[in-house]
Amino acid sequence: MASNSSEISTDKTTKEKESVKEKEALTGGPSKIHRSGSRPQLDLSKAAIHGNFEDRNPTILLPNQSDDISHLALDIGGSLIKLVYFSRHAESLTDDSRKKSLSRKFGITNGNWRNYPILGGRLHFVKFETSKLNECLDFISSKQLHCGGIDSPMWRGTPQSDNTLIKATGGGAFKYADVFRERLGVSLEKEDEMGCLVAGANFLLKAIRHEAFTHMDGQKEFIQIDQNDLFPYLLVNIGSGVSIIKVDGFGKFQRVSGTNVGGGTYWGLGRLLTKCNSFDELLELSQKGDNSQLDMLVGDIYGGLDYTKIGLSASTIASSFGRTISENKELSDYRPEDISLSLLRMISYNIGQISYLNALRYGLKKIFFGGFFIRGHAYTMDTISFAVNFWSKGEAQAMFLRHEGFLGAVGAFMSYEKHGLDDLRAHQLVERFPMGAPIVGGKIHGPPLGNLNEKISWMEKFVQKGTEITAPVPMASPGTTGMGGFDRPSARGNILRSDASAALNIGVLHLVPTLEVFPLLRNPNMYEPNTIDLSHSELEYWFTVLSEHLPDLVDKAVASEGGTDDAKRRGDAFARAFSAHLARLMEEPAAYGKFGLADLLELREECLREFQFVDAYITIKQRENEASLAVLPDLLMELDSMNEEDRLLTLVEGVLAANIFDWGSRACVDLYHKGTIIEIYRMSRKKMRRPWRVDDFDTFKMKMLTDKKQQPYKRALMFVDNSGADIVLGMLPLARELLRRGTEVVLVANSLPALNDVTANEIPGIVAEAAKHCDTLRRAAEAGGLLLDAMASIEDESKATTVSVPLMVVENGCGSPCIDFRQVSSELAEAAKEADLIILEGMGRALHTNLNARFKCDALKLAMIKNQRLAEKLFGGNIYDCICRFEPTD
Ligand SMILES: Nc1ncnc2c1ncn2[C@@H]1O[C@H](COP(=O)(O)OP(=O)(O)O)[C@@H](O)[C@H]1O
Ligand SMILES: CC(C)(COP(=O)(O)O)[C@@H](O)C(=O)NCCC(=O)O
Ligand SMILES: [Mn+2]
Repeated sequence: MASNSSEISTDKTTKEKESVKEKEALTGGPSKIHRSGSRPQLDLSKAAIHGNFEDRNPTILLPNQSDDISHLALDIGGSLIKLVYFSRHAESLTDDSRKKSLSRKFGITNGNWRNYPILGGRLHFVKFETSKLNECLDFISSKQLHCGGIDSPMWRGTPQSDNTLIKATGGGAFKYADVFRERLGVSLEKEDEMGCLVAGANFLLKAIRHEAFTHMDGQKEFIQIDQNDLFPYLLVNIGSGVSIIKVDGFGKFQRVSGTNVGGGTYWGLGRLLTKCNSFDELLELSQKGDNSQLDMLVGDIYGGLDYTKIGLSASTIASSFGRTISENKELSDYRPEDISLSLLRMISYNIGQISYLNALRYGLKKIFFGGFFIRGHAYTMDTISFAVNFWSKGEAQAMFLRHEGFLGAVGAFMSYEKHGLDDLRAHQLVERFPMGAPIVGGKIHGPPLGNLNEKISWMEKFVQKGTEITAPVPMASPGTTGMGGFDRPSARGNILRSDASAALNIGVLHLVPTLEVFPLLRNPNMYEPNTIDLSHSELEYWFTVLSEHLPDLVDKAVASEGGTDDAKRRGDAFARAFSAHLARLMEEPAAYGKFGLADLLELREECLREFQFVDAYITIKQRENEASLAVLPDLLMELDSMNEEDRLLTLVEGVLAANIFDWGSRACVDLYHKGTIIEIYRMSRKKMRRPWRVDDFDTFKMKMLTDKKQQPYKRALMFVDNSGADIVLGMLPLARELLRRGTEVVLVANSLPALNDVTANEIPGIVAEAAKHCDTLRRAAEAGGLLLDAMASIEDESKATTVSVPLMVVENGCGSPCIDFRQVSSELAEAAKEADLIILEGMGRALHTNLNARFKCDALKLAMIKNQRLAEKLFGGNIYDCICRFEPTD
């Protein structure tokens, strides 16, 4: 290709764009999200056109634009340093005519995230021991986190000055200010610690869907926070010491109490008494301990009896460590395990009690506990919950936060002005759990590295340490004995999950400003995407299914990248990483928050992406597209020879039959070894027998065919599923029928590949091929701007739209075989506004998710069930049964 390079003037264009955006903001125009005044701008200096200068949309190189803009906030506590940092990769400037014609059609602007300094990136959470400040400084320095403070010149693309300000809270912000200045050349801007804790907690409770949970008898239960009923609450932060804060609103709070007996006390006393070398070692010891060896129990005083009159059982602790006074023993006579447990219980109970008393004092029912003392430790949480529940007689509730120790750091991050985070909503946040991580001082810390080799070597270490990561989480249920006491934790699960696997506890938060709640959901607050609750026996079944599928998936993924050594290494690493995720979830299903089958299937795709597999099924998809396109003309001819009733039935049948091409289903993959694509398709069609397992076809037909003059629907959103026969011989012919009846059709497809699902980017090419055999599709695709490059009438949209209703394509915002309607792309949300029919196709989108979803318009759910267990469970049916569920609004 001819290449050209020349300087271009960009200043004026930028200003013009800004003024349009300014106006849009004032008039409530296309940029829908509130914008902030201080925003990053692209560094356009030395911008040059790259590629053919004659191109309508040439690639523009921005040599001075930093690829990865980051910034950072710190909470430097007495025990731990917590970092929250943001990273963003520059948006690639792509030549996407589909998107351009869409924005003309729907009037949406693309990429309005540029209005927000923070949005459109990732928030990472990392911690270090304060005593190892150097490791922390090395980490910041190696990732250049100190170069990108929000007010830093980097945001504006000018060279860096010496005075970068980094927001910091906690005592260390004062104590270590000089070290930061000397080592990194940055100034720490101090933020009030209590203010940060509150700001962090309020933000997390508002923006993250399943941030808070209760923990009783070893069971986590996520709490749906009612934003209108959050305040007042009590926030108890258990760090080195304990702060107790009454929170009345955003920025409204009062530190009402505290105690010096906190996490530092447990760790400090525990270290002295047991000679442990690390906090985790101490905590792990407690899991094998028996506190009755040191504690004086009610039973010790009452000769083994309960003190029933005041409601105390024999096993209730009457006096922590009290038993040691009557025994003539030395410290060395006690087991460190027992000491650790006595200590843990003493401190947890005490904090629970003081918290309850403060809740009582202010009439508060909700108590949220944060701070790293909790460390996601089941027994600690159960002890605190038990204490609150016991003393309040069930009136007050103890809740915990997934980002427990990061409240202050998040709050410090929030204190950057104009970051745009205030308006962030749960649907704009996606949490991911990457496995790749840099190693600092032998420890593994959260975020992924860009460099794959480092990632693989990390993976190798990870596998060596695998036993730690896949070891059972302590689920010791503290079964109460009577009214006030706990038995010692059961021996089960006596290995504490290593701190090294902290990355598998809280993930990286992706901030995606373009995600929206699907506007046609009838009841968004009640919407739950997953059909099956994974928390019970289902879990094991689906884990086995995915584990068994893994070797085949790795084969496909490696083959998709030419089977090189590098691809093999990545394939291996992917398999190990995904297996580790499965093991982690198996031991603790709620480890990553509330987790359904859709999340599990998405995790697999994310994991492939993390190991840089772009599209594992690309070759299969192309082969199936070609084969299907070759038989399309015959199918269309056959359809055109039918009367309209038969045709509609054949079309729906065709969608169901073609849904058999599913490379995610074990049964189907076995089938593919037995015949060619066309043979399987024919066999599948032949087997179609009505009534289907769910068969609402007649109602749908009535709606479509009753009044011939009237257009049945104005706009249909067709959520397509797989490549090949599924789209070419199933959904496209059905789309053609709707177009003929005057219905605008929007094909909704994945933004990113998942299994053999067709993506939005691939559809214009498929449609262009199909359009060669069909005038209806060609005119509609032209009208919808899909054939801009292939056909004429490039800029003349008015001419095109008079010829036909348009066929359009939008991306759904997902990279998964399922769809969560709480988080869809803004272009889909925009297209949905005029839609009066939704067609959901495939097992992932119509059965695993959304089978129970109700919409504001008519919905048709079409799928072939390609799994025996699912067929039995959902419909009392069999594998290869078909579902045609029509849900009209009237
Ligand atoms: N790896 C660890 N090293 C030291 N303390 C830890 C560790 N993990 C959890 N903790 C506990 O967390 C406490 C610190 O909690 P944190 O919320 O970070 O408070 P601070 O801001 O005072 O450092 C420690 O006193 C200890 O009880
Ligand atoms: C991942 C899938 C939901 C994709 O199905 P589709 O949406 O393509 O119909 C499906 O392949 C699936 O549930 N597979 C796992 C079950 C099995 O192998 O039987
Ligand atoms: Mn699929």
